[in-house]
Amino acid sequence: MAGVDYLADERNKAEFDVNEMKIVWAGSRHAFELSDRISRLVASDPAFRKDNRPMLSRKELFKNTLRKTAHAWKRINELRLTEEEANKLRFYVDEPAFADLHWGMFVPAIKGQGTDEQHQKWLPLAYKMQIIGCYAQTELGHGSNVQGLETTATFDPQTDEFIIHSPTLTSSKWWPGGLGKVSTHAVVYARLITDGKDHGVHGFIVQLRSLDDHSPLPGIIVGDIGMKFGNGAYNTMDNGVLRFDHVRIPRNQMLMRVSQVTREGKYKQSNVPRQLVYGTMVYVRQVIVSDASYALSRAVCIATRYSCVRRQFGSQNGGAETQVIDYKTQQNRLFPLLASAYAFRFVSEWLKWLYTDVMQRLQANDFSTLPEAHACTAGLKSLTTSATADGIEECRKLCGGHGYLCSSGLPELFAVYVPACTYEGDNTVLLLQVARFLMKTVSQLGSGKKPVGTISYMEQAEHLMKCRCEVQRAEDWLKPSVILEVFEARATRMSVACAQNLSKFANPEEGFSELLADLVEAAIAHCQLIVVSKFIEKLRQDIPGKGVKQVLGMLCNIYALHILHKNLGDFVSTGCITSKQASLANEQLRSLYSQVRPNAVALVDSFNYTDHFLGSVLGRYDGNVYPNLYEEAWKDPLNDSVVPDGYHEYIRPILKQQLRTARL
Ligand SMILES: CCCCCCCCCCCCCCCCCC(=O)SCCNC(=O)CCNC(=O)[C@H](O)C(C)(C)COP(=O)(O)OP(=O)(O)OC[C@H]1O[C@@H](n2cnc3c(N)ncnc32)[C@H](O)[C@@H]1OP(=O)(O)O
Ligand SMILES: Cc1cc2nc3c(=O)[nH]c(=O)nc-3n(C[C@H](O)[C@H](O)[C@H](O)COP(=O)(O)OP(=O)(O)OC[C@H]3O[C@@H](n4cnc5c(N)ncnc54)[C@H](O)[C@@H]3O)c2cc1C
Repeated sequence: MAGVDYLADERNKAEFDVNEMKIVWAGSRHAFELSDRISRLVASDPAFRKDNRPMLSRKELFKNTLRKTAHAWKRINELRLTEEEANKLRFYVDEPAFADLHWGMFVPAIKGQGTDEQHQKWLPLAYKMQIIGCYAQTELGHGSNVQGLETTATFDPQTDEFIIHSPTLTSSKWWPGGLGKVSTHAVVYARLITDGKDHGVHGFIVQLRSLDDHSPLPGIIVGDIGMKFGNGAYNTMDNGVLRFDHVRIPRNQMLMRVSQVTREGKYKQSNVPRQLVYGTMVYVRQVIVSDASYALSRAVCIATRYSCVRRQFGSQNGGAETQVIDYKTQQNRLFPLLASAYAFRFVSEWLKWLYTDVMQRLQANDFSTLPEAHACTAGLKSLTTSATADGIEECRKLCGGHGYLCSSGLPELFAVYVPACTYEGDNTVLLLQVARFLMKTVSQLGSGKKPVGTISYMEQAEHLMKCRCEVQRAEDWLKPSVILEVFEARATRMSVACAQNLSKFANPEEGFSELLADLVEAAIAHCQLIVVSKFIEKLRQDIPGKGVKQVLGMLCNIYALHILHKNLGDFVSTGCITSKQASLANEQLRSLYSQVRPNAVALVDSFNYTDHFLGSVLGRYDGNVYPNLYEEAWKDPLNDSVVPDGYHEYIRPILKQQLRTARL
């Protein structure tokens, strides 16, 4: 029945002001209003329809993406959208496309690594999309090891040009999004060679295709790398392969903010750290943390609403069966994910602030916070994307069999999302960067160099190494100071234990290699502490709205206690808590699940997602799942005819043969 809200009872149970929570989730009233307006604009435009994606062939899918991206660009210009609005529009169109890399990596790479003159030349062209760019770093042979890239950029002083060349098969650029079929330009990372000397990897702006007919320029071989995981899904993106055969570019197309090559071929370094060449990755990792909270919240929204609609067992005297959300097992799987979505949202807001702060400092030649920014973006990218990828899959299972249908929206969300664990830095490789940062910090303890920012807890290392958790009753676990101290103690003890074990090796690099698995665990402990502490910090702020702060407090405790429960080995073996305190934490967790239960649907409504964006029959706002699931099935092209294509060739002969056999 149209217009009936099957989840109305659930919504009536809410103990907090949903409209105020929507503002907290969005980040501000302005962000909420903007997001609300743009999401409705996208949802109401038939050109942005996306429910047919799984049915399309790769070619149709890709062309469809080109059409949508062109339409989005047209609307952005017609409506004169601001950069913030345009980003939101692309976000709600919800289809990975070359434009993500153009705006998300090509433009930031030029901004971050280019000089003022380079900005003046290239940015206006890129802003108007008169050129379309991608970020060509990864090669067939090397992705994680950026210093191992093989493409060369050799300076020719005769002509004042660089010669870009792919010397081996493994030096072929491989993976860059938008490269395969669309980009006219790329920021290419290559080894800079002047006068026979290799100066390591630098960025260069290289034109790939003609601006007249889109054909590759001489010396360039370029194409798509082929079909990826899942139908539809990330196959809207033209991840590409690229080879150079002595392609010449003018000297001023090397991005020269960090280092320069003079007309005479002299290599000079600016007064800025070499790591700024990696700056675009720091930027995108920060964006990816924010994206994790959105992807996880989508899956959680679908699973929560559907868990309220779905009933199994427990009917008494012919009454309704139990809503599956009322099973403690369902809550134990779902509510920590709901809490994680909020936790990641808040930590991503903080990370955005950190990134902005670092950028402002860089402008003033203050590079002191760069290592911490790198460790935080790398670590949180790793932690949140791994948890989100696992969380989406868990949400699929929480929806039982129907979760496996494409119309649930979950298979496609999973397929689009999982590469986030790999792109922009493999998650294990990134955790090892955090571990290096931690080991450096521990080694400097007592040297007079104060640990600052997210690592400042290590200043209390002496106390944290020996403190005992004071929890005696389950309610004691609700104290933020108790949770913080336990997480700080665990992170410190794990890092210090690694450092002590490392010191047993004569060769530190050999020790590091041997202890990789422990180092990753220590890095995870540190990153989980950051997420918990930023949630607690958020709750210290003034949060208006009836019941909003209280329910967020429940989610914060669920996030922390669930992490504690899942990592009991760490907490108990490092002596941070006793097994008795562990079981009290579990008791508290169960009680928190009961408290969150009536608020569950309102908490996912607070994400303010349109049905278009969710793209899920199971997650529909009105909860009217069954008739729509039924209707959706009939839309499948297989149901276009009652007797399937192929019946006469393949089914009938078998049936006839069986008939003959039966007669014998
Ligand atoms: C896109 C947004 C669009 C918005 C719209 C939609 C939203 C959706 C979300 C986005 C979707 C994105 C689509 C997909 C994009 C994928 C793009 C890619 O994968 S692109 C390809 C991505 N590829 C990868 O991610 C490759 C991963 N690999 C790497 O990043 C590096 O090779 C490495 C870090 C692992 C090693 O580095 P290496 O130099 O060999 O060796 P060392 O370890 O010895 O480090 C030396 C020193 O440097 C320091 N430092 C290091 N990094 C940084 C940094 N970033 N900064 C500062 N510092 C840094 C380090 O701490 C150390 O310091 P110290 O101790 O000496 O003081
Ligand atoms: C969908 C998608 C989009 C992408 N888009 C782009 C793009 O636009 N531009 C671009 O340049 N690149 C892009 N990439 C490439 C991406 O950045 C790399 O794939 C990523 O950095 C991982 O590198 P790799 O493939 O070399 O993995 P590998 O390093 O080969 O990883 C293989 C395994 O080895 C392990 N490993 C590697 N090194 C270590 C180590 N030191 N210690 C312990 N374990 C290690 C890893 O944990 C992993 O398990 C994209 C990739 C994907 C999947």
